[in-house]
Amino acid sequence: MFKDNAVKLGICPIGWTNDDIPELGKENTFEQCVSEMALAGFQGTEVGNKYPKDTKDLKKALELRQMEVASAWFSSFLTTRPYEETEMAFIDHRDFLHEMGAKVIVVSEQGHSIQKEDVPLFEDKPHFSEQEWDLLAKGLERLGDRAQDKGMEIVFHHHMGTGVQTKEEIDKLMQMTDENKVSLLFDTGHLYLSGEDPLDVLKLHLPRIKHVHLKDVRDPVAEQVRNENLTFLDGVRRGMFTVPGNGDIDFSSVFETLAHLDYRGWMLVEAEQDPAKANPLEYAIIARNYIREKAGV
Ligand SMILES: O=C1C[C@@H](O)[C@H](O)[C@@H](O)C1=O
Ligand SMILES: [Co+2]
Repeated sequence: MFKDNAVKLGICPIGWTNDDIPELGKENTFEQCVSEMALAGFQGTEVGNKYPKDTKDLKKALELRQMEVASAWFSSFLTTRPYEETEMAFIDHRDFLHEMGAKVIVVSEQGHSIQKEDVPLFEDKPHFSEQEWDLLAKGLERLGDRAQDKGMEIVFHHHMGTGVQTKEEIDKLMQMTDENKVSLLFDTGHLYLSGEDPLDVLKLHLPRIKHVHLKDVRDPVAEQVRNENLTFLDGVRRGMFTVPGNGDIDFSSVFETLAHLDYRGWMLVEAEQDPAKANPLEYAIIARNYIREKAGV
């Protein structure tokens, strides 16, 4: 399986408090969230809206729990807004993550995204024009340069309901961008939900994969979302996603392939669901035990 110290394990705050749907987990505090992450046996986290904005406060809270920041999400609008607007926001985000000791920056293109829109997820995903593909690829390379100014890298997050969702779209983006400037985030849940075999993406792009989100999918809920023309956020509320080992993805082959291809970096459990229905500590422990059993870490 994985070589010693090849991977670090983390968990994202989205199972405690959901930044896309703030009413999910509004009762859960930052301190509860990070304490339970540490208690369940995770050493890292991404950054949620309830986390302290001041890096000193955040460092102290995490150091007390022997945890660190792996990365944090950044929304780019390279296909719909002037590049400079995205870069300005990106620099602040990069500097915050750099100060926190993170090495990679998660970037998702939100131009034309329907991720938070009231439209059917499986019907209305956006498709970029050739001009938009060009804006995206060139803009990402420039953001990659800005990340490298601080010794960091960008990892692009393919995502349901965006212009980079399918394997074909990921392949195109990887072909259009310089491998030294734009790396890839591998999110099992988004690929599976889109109808892809996550292993196909893994095998083709592993050298560029520098960050991993472990998200499982409940097939029966995904079917409802498809058949009833529900939105992405409706799906989340109904429990479309869950922690690894609790849904329908075969993670054994994902872990085997990652280990076989010598993946190095973070693997973060990321399972947005209603914390009132899925107790976040309980599900964090389910995920931690499952990963220990299947991945040996
Ligand atoms: O990485 C992610 C961050 C969330 O905000 C997003 O909606 C989720 O699905 C995801 O994969
Ligand atoms: Co993700």
